[in-house]
Amino acid sequence: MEPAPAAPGPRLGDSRGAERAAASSSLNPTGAEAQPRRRAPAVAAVLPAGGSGERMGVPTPKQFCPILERPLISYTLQALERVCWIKDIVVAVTGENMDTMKGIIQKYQHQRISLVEAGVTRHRSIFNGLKALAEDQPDSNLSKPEVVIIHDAVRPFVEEDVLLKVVTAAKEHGAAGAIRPLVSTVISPSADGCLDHSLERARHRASEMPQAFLFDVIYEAYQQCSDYDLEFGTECLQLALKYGHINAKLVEGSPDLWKVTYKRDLYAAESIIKERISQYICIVMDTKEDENHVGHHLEEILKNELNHVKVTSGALCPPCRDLEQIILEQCYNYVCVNVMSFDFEETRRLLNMLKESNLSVLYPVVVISVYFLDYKSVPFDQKMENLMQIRDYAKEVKKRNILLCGLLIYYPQDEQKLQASLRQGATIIATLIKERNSGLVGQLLVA
Ligand SMILES: Nc1ccn([C@@H]2O[C@H](COP(=O)(O)OP(=O)(O)OP(=O)(O)O)[C@@H](O)[C@H]2O)c(=O)n1
Ligand SMILES: O=P(O)(O)OC[C@@H](O)[C@@H](O)[C@@H](O)CO
Repeated sequence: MEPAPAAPGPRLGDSRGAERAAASSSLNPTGAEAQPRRRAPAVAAVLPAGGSGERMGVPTPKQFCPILERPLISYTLQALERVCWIKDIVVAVTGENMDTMKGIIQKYQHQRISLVEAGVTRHRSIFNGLKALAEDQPDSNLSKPEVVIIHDAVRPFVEEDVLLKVVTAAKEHGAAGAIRPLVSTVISPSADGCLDHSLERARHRASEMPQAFLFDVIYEAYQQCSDYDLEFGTECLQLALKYGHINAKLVEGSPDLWKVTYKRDLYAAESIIKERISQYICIVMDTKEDENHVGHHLEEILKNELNHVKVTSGALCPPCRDLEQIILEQCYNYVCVNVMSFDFEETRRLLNMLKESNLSVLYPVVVISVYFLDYKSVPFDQKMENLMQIRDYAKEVKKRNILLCGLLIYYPQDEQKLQASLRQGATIIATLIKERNSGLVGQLLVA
């Protein structure tokens, strides 16, 4: 199970992380410390985001293509911002996309971001980012870092551990980069379009991102770069080798480091994000104390049906500390349970808590207002009107990226029938959370 949007892991910035990073780079084979502990390096990141995304085949440059109605680049920025020891993040975007980028930074409250003009090639964009860090520019609060991370803006799934690894390795070797096993064999065609030779796949790797460099190493390499390299090159590690005579340290990366290039990559990225934010569900009920509350039965069935998903319960009783804590833990899925009631008040209170928390700024929050009703014996009359208000309220909270819908679950006296409708209800709830389909907003489903 991939981590949900979580708090940062080991840190380079604080004493523990700095010592661990310094120590790990100075460890000798015996694991004993070979050198005195060194201070943590100042680290900045450069994100090339000036491409046009031709291979994506859509008018919008892929770094601005939406995933769950949020631009792809915002996920990458969030991933880097989660790392507290990266002090500056420099993003290279084209002049025509500068306002778009500024709007994204403002809307999603991104921090530590500086923008520079992109170049006509990826290497030139990266070079512009490095220049912004190198030169003391009058209106810039950027300072030259000891180590610089270079990471494509279209690789959103970068975790702190691989960043720590490449930075630690770069501090020791001068350059480092993430690699992955090749999926396909690399072949070399002859001039007449036939196979000339193939490379032994096991002895080769794919160069991915993030990469990290001692700043002076990569900056001097770019300054010496030929126009051909700047125009046609695709590999920063090669520049460090060619111009800095440094053999970068290669670090095995995780499968999720891939670059969003084709449309299928966007679908894959959306599936991964949906899966990650569906890992935590909270059953909200007016009280938790009553063990026989049907909400607890629903909680147990969801736990049994959904592997690796954390299901908890929270009460709306004021002042409600545990629900506030659950929101703070970034739970993006809430099932508000009403028993033999058409009342909408509980759901309304939950929605107000969610709106005040700003939890839905980064990811859509799913709220399912569940009504346990013995609707085969309780006549539907004007009370049904109460439930229909869900449609209007759902339209309102959708503007805050909260996806609200209703679910009637049959609540018979017969225990066996109740278990069957609970299972049906749990299946519908799991699907709503997993799919996060905004087309179902305001609908009232029946289990
Ligand atoms: N002149 C350029 C070209 C690319 N990039 C960035 O470099 C990263 C990786 O490049 P790539 O996947 O090739 O992006 P595009 O060039 O946009 O894609 P395509 O080749 O399909 O047009 C992307 O974040 C892209 O925005 C950049 O900053 N400046
Ligand atoms: O070549 P493209 O511009 O598609 O993407 C750049 C990639 O080549 C690059 O990110 C990795 O291979 C690591 O250098």
